[in-house]
Amino acid sequence: MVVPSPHRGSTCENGISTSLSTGNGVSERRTSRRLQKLQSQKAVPVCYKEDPVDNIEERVVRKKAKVGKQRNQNSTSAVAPIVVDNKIREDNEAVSGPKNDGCHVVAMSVGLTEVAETSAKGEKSAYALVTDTLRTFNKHYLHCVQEEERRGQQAEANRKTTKGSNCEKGNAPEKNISRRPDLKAIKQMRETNAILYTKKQIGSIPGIDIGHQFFSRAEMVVVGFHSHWLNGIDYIGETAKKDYPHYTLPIAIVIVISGQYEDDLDNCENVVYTGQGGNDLLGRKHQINDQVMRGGNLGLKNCMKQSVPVRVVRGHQSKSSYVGKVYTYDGLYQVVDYWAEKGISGYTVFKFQLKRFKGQPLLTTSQVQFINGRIPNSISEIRGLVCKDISDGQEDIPIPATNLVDDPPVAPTGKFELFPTMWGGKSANLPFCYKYFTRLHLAKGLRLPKNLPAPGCGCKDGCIDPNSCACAKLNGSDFPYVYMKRCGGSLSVNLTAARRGQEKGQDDVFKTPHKGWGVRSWDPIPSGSPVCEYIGVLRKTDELDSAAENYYVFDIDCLQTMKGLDGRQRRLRDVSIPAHMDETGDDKSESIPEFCIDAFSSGNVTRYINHSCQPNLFVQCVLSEHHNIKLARIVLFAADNIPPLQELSYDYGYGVDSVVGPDGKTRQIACYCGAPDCRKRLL
Ligand SMILES: C[S@@+](CC[C@H](N)C(=O)[O-])C[C@H]1O[C@@H](n2cnc3c(N)ncnc32)[C@H](O)[C@@H]1O
Repeated sequence: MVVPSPHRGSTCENGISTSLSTGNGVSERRTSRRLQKLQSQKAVPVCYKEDPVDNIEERVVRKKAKVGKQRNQNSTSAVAPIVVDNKIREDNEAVSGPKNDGCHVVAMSVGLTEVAETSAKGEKSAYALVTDTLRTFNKHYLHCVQEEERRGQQAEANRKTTKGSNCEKGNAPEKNISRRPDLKAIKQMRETNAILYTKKQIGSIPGIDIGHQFFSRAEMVVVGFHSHWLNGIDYIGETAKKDYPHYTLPIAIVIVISGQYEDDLDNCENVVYTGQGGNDLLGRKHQINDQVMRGGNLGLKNCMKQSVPVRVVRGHQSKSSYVGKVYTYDGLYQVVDYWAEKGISGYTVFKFQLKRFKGQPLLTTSQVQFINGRIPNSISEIRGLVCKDISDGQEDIPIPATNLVDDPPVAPTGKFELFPTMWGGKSANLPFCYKYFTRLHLAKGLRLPKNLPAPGCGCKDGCIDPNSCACAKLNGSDFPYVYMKRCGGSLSVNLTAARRGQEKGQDDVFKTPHKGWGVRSWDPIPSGSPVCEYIGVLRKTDELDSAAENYYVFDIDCLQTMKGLDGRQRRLRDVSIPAHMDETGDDKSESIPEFCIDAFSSGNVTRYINHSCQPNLFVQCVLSEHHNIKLARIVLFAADNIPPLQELSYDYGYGVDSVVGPDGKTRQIACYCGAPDCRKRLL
């Protein structure tokens, strides 16, 4: 079983080891610890024997461009409790199914770090604040879920021991196990003053656009969008008169339409909403009492009288039962009428007719209609299909490619189609052979250091207790992202299983207007799920092709990312990196990534994932079977609950003007991520 878990770490500056101050208060992003080191060591004879450039500084600069990094520095590079089958293949070796040597996970400490999406002025946008809040909530939620799991196990153990014996008073098995970790998490958010908007707001809420999807009622509560986890109507009560002197209170501010009332009628733009109260609340949707004109009902009536807009949220069952109900904000409505009538069950109910205000973005709620388009039922139904499966049968679930941008539409070739200039204008003539790999391959001739085997954990019946699980202990006695039935098995298998649960998962690669190809999922992805591993050819970073500009290289740089996070630094004081994880004995703060994963000419779907300044994925290094952090694997995890068809993205973490091409010129690429806090430049 896998539990959706919180985003721990942050994106952006948080994950970069250091932010260089530009002197104007704006922190500058780094390209890489390694490059920084190279720059600061101009006198050091870095060995580029085959490089005709004499000047070491120029070499360094050129090298920067050669290694167009997709740094993992801005990510939460925790080593998550996931098992890696690390049988890395020789380049071109036939790809075979995953192997499991039965080794276990090594998890390494990470801290809990909040998100830090900052605008150029250093202020967080409302969107980033919402994201922060939801990630913090999910962090609490995960811990509460884990606590419940443990309590459940304990209760089960108690039940077994007391079975058959006289159940004396005081020895009775634990009853009333709470199944509401969400409510516990809300409580913790309240106790830590982490609720975003504590004052109830009339009308729209900053950072929540129409179409925003909440993945639970609790998420709405912690943002301050709807302050009650159960009631349909949230209203400002009479006690708040001081804060709302111009209104007759109560006034309703938001309603949730979730099909809980048998009398509701929902025609999307026009809604007949049944007032609150008198419902049996047991999910049978029956009225068992008369409703009374007070509280939320009176609030809606007062909205009508005072023309106060009401936010409307619709709850609908997600296509994925793994995610459950999803709540979509559908915009502002006005209450245009109300009346009392005898409902279907014979009790008095109040009816409120609401009409959607004109001029708002189109409604997005429907069982199959989502923000960015319609989810197809099958591959053959996809609009703009240009390739049925870019993996050519290698992935269990085909990955189609769609192109609604080009005319005529073309399929992805794997060739870098976006920037012919980087090939001196010769991109069209380049012979290109892109191979889809599902597993890491070794570059030809690459000698790997001898890896020490990882003992793994000895948990039986699942890794439940982070205080006893050896993997969790290495992670600061915490399961950072997902709970696995057991920290064993193959990484690739587990990633798929973890993400997709019982569901059939589906991704596609799609052509974007300005970023080349991108990736999205047709299924909702719960926060904290592993999404995909960065696959390509494992190389030595200093053996990358110096003539090519390669934007598909990922440095394996666990330490850098770990060091860069506040929370992680905090945590590292408690849980230092075990000495056996790095047999080099290097000073870790100064160590530079020795290996990288190059997905330029071969890789999996992850190579198509674009950058965003406000991403929904983050990067973690994962260790398994061995404890050598230089050879950790790179896995992208969901930072948020990701709705279907939302483009997947992570923060590449390039510093502006940090990449120089082989021609010595600074590379500039505008960022088209579209995030409210976009930094405008990818490079
Ligand atoms: C690893 S590739 C990502 C896949 C790429 N879109 C493709 O079609 O192969 C990285 C390159 O994609 C483009 N890209 C990624 N994110 C972008 C963004 N937010 N804005 C503009 N270009 C982006 C840049 O050219 C970048 O160098």
